[in-house]
Amino acid sequence: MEPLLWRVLPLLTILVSFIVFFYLQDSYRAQLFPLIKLPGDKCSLLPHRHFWISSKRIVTPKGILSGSVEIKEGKIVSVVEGYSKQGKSVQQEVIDYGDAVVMPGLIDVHVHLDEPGRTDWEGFDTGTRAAAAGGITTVVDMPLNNHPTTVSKETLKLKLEAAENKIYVDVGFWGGLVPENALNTSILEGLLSAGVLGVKSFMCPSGIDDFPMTTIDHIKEGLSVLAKYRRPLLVHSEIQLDSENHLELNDNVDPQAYLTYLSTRPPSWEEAAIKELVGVTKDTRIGGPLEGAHVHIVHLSDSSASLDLIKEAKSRGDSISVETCPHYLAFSSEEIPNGDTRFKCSPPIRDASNKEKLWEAVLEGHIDLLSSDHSPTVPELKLLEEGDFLRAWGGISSLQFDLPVTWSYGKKYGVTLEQLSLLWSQKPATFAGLESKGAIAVGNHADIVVWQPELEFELNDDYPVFLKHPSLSAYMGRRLSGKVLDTFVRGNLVFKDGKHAPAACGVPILAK
Ligand SMILES: NC(=O)NC(NC(N)=O)C(=O)[O-]
Ligand SMILES: [Zn+2]
Ligand SMILES: [Zn+2]
Repeated sequence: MEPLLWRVLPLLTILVSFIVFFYLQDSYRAQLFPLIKLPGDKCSLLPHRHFWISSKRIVTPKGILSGSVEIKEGKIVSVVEGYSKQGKSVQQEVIDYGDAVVMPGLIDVHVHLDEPGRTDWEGFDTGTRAAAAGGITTVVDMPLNNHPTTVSKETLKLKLEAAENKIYVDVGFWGGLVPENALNTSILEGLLSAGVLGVKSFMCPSGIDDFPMTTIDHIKEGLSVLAKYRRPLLVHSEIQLDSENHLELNDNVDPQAYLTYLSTRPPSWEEAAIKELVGVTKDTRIGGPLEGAHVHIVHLSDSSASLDLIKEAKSRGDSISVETCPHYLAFSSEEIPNGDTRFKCSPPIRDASNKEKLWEAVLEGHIDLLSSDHSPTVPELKLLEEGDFLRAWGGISSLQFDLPVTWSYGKKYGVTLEQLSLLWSQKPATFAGLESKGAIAVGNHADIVVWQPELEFELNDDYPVFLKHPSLSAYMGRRLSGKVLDTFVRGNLVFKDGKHAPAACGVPILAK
């Protein structure tokens, strides 16, 4: 009897410890066996792969509910109504956020990350850290101002190589439509086959030498290729009307006055471009020769005639959509200080009544989605000292503040949490073809922002801003409400209380 027991005992011990090991949940395992590295350890500030988050305000496509979201291996596996009903067994980790809002992470489809080639302007590392800190879980990168621009499969490859191990959130890529690839469909097809989510073009000079503008004829060529791939064309919709661009040549104007710059880019430029575009989008209707193609107007500023043209085209059944940006909703030309070139962008920020109408259009659903158009440069090119609006680089620096800005300025117009989530997550996901993103729903990626809408903060020098050049942002010095607490990307806690996860585990998103 005794010899047999001695032989079986070691085996039994091993068996029992295996059972105990696998029975215990991740959290306990991590605590009990700190030397065992869980996969993806450094990607997350949490050791768990299976956990619950609960809150009294979870924004879902079915409304705001009080309950819990179960996350397993990066995905949302259940959404349970009834606060504190989560976590069937005690071993499961539950993060209780109380009345902080749990919302789908923001998807910012218009971001200039500028890498490779202009990492002194922004970059994958700084840009995506700023995104994570702002509750933005996916960004779609613009094909300029990186150098070279993303206009072929070869230049997309350079983007992908540059992004490796540097992205803290998921990143998709827009390609560029330029005369060269519009007139040579094999280059354009190569770029689309390599995985860009769609392409972007300018109807006026872009300010970047290797990103020349396209005419409406180039755009038509491009759309016939895009129709096959069912991917969108994004257009910077301004056409330079020379007759109205006389001010720049006039010596008597004051280049430090914002109104000088404003009058060089009137709403008629936007209207002229959109008029040409809606002349083409009629063919995108079902049964039309360009069925499958889609035109998206980026950064709309003019809320009058230009918006009316888009509304008409939509009501005819054209495949067209439009975005606007936080700066057009937060600021108005009247309040831009003399020489403060942080506010320079194109199309320009217009007057207060334009802003009011833009908010109206956002809340009535005529504007499909919001994006930052985060487009920084180096402080020297912003000419902050000289304050010359005509010569300064145009572009707003804002990525990290998407959520608090639109919430802070939108509250007085009555914007709701559900509307924010539609405009910043659900609609952008559909637009960019991101199937498993954009909503807190079973099966989706666990891309989540946790934030406190009532919490106010001041964007002062002590505030942790992760943009490469915080001083370029026109939001610095403002008091905002809506503080981002935690950000999850595919279940990884990538940002918490001002701190990022040690490793950059964002994933490049390529269209198939
Ligand atoms: N080259 C740019 O980044 N341009 C950007 N500049 C702005 N918006 O002022 C843009 O999106 O047009
Ligand atoms: Zn643009
Ligand atoms: Zn842009």
